Amino acid sequence: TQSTRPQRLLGAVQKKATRGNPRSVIQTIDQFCRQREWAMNVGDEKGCILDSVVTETNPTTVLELGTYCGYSTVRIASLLPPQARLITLEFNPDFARIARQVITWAGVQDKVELVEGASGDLIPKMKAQFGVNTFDLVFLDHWKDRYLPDTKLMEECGLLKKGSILLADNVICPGTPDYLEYVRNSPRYQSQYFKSHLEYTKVEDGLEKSVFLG
Ligand SMILES: O=C(NCCc1nnc(-c2ccc3[nH]cnc3c2)[nH]1)c1cc(-c2ccc(F)cc2)cc(O)c1O
Ligand SMILES: [Mg+2]
Repeated sequence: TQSTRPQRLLGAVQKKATRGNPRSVIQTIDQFCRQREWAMNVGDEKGCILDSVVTETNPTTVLELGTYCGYSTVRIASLLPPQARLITLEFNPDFARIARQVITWAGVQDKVELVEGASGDLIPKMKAQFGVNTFDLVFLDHWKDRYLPDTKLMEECGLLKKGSILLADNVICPGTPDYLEYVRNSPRYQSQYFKSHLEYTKVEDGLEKSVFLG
């Protein structure tokens, strides 16, 4: 039977990346996507912006919405201090199966909890079921029409505190117009746009960083 793109991406990681070395896993995936097949990872250009936001936030508790193959999961986890943890939500079981193997190959599995299910169902369970108080950083990279409802849901569930950072991928391409309008006009957020490009292309895209003001 035909392999899927995530399966071929995992194959490249297991063939070329050094076990336990997150940077080599990231490099291998970026090379695969540039030289073999495009895939919807945040990529190396936007990935550098993600790295700088993670390091300046120095988060203890991180939520990622949309794991896909685990590229940004590995990128974020490799920058976290030892006791910090990253919860990543993935809806698609085939993506989740691949992501678990990429995360383990990179050796960051002890900092990561991958949960399968819909963000709308799982976010209200974060406190009771996952022992979360509030998130210091949320990376939004899932379905683009879920960014706004899930942000409102996180507010309602008390998962954001004064100073919590939301970092959203793809605010230009594919685009999240309702989310952008909300975070840029709400008095409860201070927003900043980081202009970049759609992963592995020359198409404009960018990340929106929004600080929750409480
Ligand atoms: O769709 C994207 N990303 C979303 C995947 C996903 N992976 N997981 C989910 C999920 C959806 C509900 C969920 N509920 C709970 N977890 C969930 C996870 N969604 C995406 C698409 C593009 C893209 C750009 C230009 C094109 F021509 C084609 C494509 C670029 C990107 O950087 C993306 O992130
Ligand atoms: Mg994305």
